[in-house]
Amino acid sequence: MVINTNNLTFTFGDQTVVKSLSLQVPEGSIYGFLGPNGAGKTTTIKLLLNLLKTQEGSIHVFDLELESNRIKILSQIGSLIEQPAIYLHLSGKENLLNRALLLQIPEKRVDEMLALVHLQDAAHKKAGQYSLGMKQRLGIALALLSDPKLLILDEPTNGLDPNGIIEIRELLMKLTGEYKKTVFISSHLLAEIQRMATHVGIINHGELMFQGSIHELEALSKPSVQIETDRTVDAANFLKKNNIDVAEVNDHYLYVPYTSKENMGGINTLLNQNGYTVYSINKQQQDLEKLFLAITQNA
Ligand SMILES: Nc1ncnc2c1ncn2[C@@H]1O[C@H](COP(=O)(O)OP(=O)(O)OP(=O)(O)O)[C@@H](O)[C@H]1O
Repeated sequence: MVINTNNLTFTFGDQTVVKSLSLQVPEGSIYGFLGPNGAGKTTTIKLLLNLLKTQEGSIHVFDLELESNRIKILSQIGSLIEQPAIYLHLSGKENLLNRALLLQIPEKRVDEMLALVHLQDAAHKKAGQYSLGMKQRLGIALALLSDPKLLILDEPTNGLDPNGIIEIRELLMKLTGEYKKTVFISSHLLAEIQRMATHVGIINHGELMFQGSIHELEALSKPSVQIETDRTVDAANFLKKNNIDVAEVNDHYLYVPYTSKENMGGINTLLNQNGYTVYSINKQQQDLEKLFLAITQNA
């Protein structure tokens, strides 16, 4: 595991904001760290970066204990918390050159990073004139300059438009796919990271509500069958009379819980044989966003 926390607990005054958190982040994963506002994501990230001191429990990164291997570990982590630390009066390239000089990194790497985050064309523009998405990408380029093995990003898609989100997603997928990095990314919106995350941890009020692969999360969402007919409400009543469970009906569709493809075929035949025209019949996974809300609201 790249990150392994064991019963991590953190208290501000009398408020425990991180509760017995045991996170496991596999190497090469994009780990989506999800939770509503105030769930304790930023606090956890600050603990992982040793910006807050561990009070209870333990943190291992790259199989090393964090406090006693601070420099060794942190030199291999690139991070972006809240706003990227960018000089707005300097160009994107100057920002990178500045940091490269400080870290004694060859200038060549600056151009490589500009290309990687698709900022070559805006390299000489002042960062103050960048869009939010461009600033986030510059922030990620700064975090990647030292070629760290692990990237920790706190809500990097916050406030971005759909294109900005797609650009960040593609960049992070490239980083894990081609460059074999591990990415730990927090968000309060599952939909924003669902398509890139390989693993997910969901927290609420500082507690871990779910942890596993994205497939394990998807498996939790129960499938249903969406049926469109010429007379939806009638058809729903007809199915109920025939002891078929109808979960939901609206003006356009009726929904029955999915059990098997044979049953789906059976329902289709039954409707057809009784004078209903079936326009469409589709198996659907429950919207993951609904599942996420259910997980975080039942706490
Ligand atoms: N320095 C602090 N002193 C006291 N309480 C704090 C401090 N920082 C955070 N908190 C509290 O800790 C809780 C968790 O905050 P945190 O920022 O970790 O949540 P979050 O999940 O990152 O939320 P958001 O998505 O809104 O950033 C909140 O109730 C917050 O008010």
